[in-house]
Amino acid sequence: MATGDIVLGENQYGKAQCRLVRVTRPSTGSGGGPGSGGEHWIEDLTVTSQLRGDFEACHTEGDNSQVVATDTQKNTMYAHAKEHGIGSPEEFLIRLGRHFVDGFDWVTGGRWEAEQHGWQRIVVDGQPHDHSFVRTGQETRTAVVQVVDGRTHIISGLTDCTVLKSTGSEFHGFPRDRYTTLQETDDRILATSVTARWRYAQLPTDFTATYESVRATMLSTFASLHSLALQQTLFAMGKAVLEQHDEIAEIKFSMPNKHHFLVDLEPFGLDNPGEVFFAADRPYGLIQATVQRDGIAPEPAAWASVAGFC
Ligand SMILES: O=c1[nH]c(=O)c2[nH]c(=O)[nH]c2[nH]1
Repeated sequence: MATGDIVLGENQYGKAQCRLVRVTRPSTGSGGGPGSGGEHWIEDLTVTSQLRGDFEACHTEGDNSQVVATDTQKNTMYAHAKEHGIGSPEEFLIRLGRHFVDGFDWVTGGRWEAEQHGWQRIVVDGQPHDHSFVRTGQETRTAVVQVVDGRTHIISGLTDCTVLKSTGSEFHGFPRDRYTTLQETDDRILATSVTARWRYAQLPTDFTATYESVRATMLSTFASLHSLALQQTLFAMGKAVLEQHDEIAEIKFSMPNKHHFLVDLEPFGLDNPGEVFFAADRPYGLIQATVQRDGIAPEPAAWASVAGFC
């Protein structure tokens, strides 16, 4: 039979995987704000904060008098991103650690972790765009070839091509009913992860060159179009592809609207003119559509085994 006291061993606690996006705008800090032009920079982190120290009474008695709430740890990250910027993830985490260890006597240490997500500027007409970016190192090129009843169907595409524009996107004019709470906006972050597949009507001369061209067209359209809805952006991307590629009959898109919510920093006495965002992963809007040449014959056999579109 087991004997002896039962005691608390090692422990740590905090908030995991806080999605934090900071937009730095040239005019922020000088009365500027969302919509201001010029070059924007984005920093995108997933941050976990955990505290170590004397938290025994909470575990054994439910005494929370020393528990710096995980919610407070999360708020601290967002407020620090506003007040001190991010810079390198290491420096950001060092500042966070110092804040907790110096600020609470019983916090003796902790663990802070960040993943930084890389973004590149989208290139439009040979020029890096001011406020439109594509996530690095995630996307996948796809291809499906089917031979059905002696006919060959070729569908090319890409998936997980994540793009973001930090201004140049509005959403308003939608119907309001008793369940509508969404505020109208004339400036928001627009971000999506593009999954697209296009069907060839004729063989292109070079599949890889066509892939690169379609990708570049989609990205530059995303960057250049001042968007009134993700649906409008989707259609414009498809239209531009079809206008430039006679050999493509139709293109299907599935585009999640990756919502970025401005963090309310007012309780901490901080303004937030479009700088610090919570990047939510779910739920997300899901926009799906086919953009096609008028009058094309439908090819259900080509799409029958290609899931994820309408
Ligand atoms: O671009 C958008 N399209 C929508 O249909 C929609 N719905 C919503 O809540 N936000 C947005 N944004």
